[in-house]
Amino acid sequence: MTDPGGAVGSGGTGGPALELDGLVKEFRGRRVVHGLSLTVPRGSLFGLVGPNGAGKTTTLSMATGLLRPTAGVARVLGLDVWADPAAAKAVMGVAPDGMRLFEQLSGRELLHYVGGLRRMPHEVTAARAEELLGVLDLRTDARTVVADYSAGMVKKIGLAAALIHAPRLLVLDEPFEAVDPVSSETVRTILRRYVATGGTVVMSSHVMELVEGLCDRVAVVADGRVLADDTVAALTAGGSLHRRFLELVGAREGVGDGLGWLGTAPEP
Ligand SMILES: Nc1ncnc2c1ncn2[C@@H]1O[C@H](COP(=O)(O)OP(=O)(O)OP(=O)(O)O)[C@@H](O)[C@H]1O
Repeated sequence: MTDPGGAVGSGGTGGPALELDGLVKEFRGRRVVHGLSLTVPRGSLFGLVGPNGAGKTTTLSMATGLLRPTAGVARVLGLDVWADPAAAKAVMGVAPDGMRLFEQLSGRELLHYVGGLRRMPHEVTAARAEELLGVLDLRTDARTVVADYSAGMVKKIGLAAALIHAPRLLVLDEPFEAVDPVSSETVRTILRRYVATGGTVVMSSHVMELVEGLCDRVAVVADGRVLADDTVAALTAGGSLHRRFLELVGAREGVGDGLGWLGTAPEP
């Protein structure tokens, strides 16, 4: 049940914010996610990490109703994402990687459009849009079309669009990619505040230091499987997440003595 313009109704029983149960994805017969299960407790700031091609984006897409699983179930606040997509999507805010935004709208128009889609009262949308544009340092570019935004600005307006309806669960794919250090600090503050007021965040990232400093729980995935899923403190056990990640995923052979030809082009 939604409360237009206000925080969205709990939609569940007090169980986990997100539950993935045996998710499988095959692309043309090739399995890339292998029966993946994860539980994200309410109120957590949950990091999803893994090497390139591990299946993070595919998993988050299945979890948020963007990509139909071959098998398995995704539940948001107890709502089955694929059986009851409208209810599940009402309680979620999603900023996928490479999200297609309506690029010919300005940043401000985009937020108003999203508020309309979410059936929020116009004055609530307008007030929240101005506040989000302000804290994310986008107000001077509020009238610029999104097509002319830099990569970091696109990330920030995508985050604003995901937040405007005050969702219970926020799912972000690489939210800090291309975002400058000042804005990155702002985004961190927003996410911490969001969690402190009862929200739950699931975010993927390749930046181990960032996940370690921001998240309270982390899951490491590789080859479409969960290798570890624990609190950051338990997983790192006094060491760094970077080191633990390399131990779990297996450091590659590396460059060794190869690539000796680099930089050998003749001087002009
Ligand atoms: N639409 C698609 N068709 C075919 N294969 C796909 C498709 N989307 C993803 N894959 C494959 O699924 C696997 C997982 O990809 P995914 O994008 O989920 O990984 P990721 O963990 O998000 O990687 P990265 O860290 O590089 O973003 C990869 O092998 C990829 O090639």
